[in-house]
Amino acid sequence: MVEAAKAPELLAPGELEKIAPPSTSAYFLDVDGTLLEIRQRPEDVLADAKLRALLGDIMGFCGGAVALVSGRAIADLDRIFDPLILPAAGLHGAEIRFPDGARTFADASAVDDARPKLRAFAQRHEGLRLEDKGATLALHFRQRPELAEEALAFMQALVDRPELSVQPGKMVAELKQTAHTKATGIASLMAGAPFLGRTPVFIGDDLTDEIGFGFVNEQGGVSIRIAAMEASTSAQFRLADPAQLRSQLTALRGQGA
Ligand SMILES: O=P(O)(O)OC[C@H]1O[C@H](O[C@H]2O[C@H](CO)[C@@H](O)[C@H](O)[C@H]2O)[C@H](O)[C@@H](O)[C@@H]1O
Repeated sequence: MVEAAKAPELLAPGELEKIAPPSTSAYFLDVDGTLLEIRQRPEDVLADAKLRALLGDIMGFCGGAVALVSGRAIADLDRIFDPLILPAAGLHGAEIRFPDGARTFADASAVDDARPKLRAFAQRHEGLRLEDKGATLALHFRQRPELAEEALAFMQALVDRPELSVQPGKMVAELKQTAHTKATGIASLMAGAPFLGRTPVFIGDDLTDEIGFGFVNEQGGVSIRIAAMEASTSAQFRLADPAQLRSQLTALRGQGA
């Protein structure tokens, strides 16, 4: 087991290609706050053509071993990266799209009881927003940060069995099935080609990514947290923001070209 350093080491420019070369790595990439900057509303997020081209290029010279690992639904990832279609673990690992297009889908009924209660709570508080993703429910409080504590407590009270849990994130709390995580999502993809046999590299920015960092650390992989300042994390390395990540990914092109 690879122990993560207590304070993640800030990657030097171009260091990603040294610690995670495309010839041997499988890249698992979180989306919001990692590949793309955080925006006011989820629907404001869109990948630009340069990023899409960059990811397509990296796919090309690492044998296709690139996947998105996100709290978003895979359908939403496809909207963001259109027309690029990537292997993906969506909804915090609850749904998977494998490289051959095969899919696993989440059981949406797990949050059915909570849905109307959460919807009513959001309606009672102007500025709160419920993002209904089917198998997970995200309550956004970016417009009303002062309601964070109340929103989290309300969500926690909806957890009436161990199979459900609340995943806190950036100005959001999500009700999800406990069994699905970013670690299970990465593990499912790593079990088959072209990921199998490569070294997993997971890059994320949020609390939901920590379990993924732990998993790749155990696998002898590379974990990188996007954080402007030193954060408490299991990740071995750090980059300040999505722009720094983009520079590192761009440098990978040199290796593959
Ligand atoms: O796992 P990720 O790819 O990082 O997705 C996590 C959540 O991202 C989205 O919400 C976050 O980003 C929004 C747009 O930048 C922002 O407005 C919001 O405050 C953030 O929490 C998305 O809406 C969620 O469904 C994802 O789970």
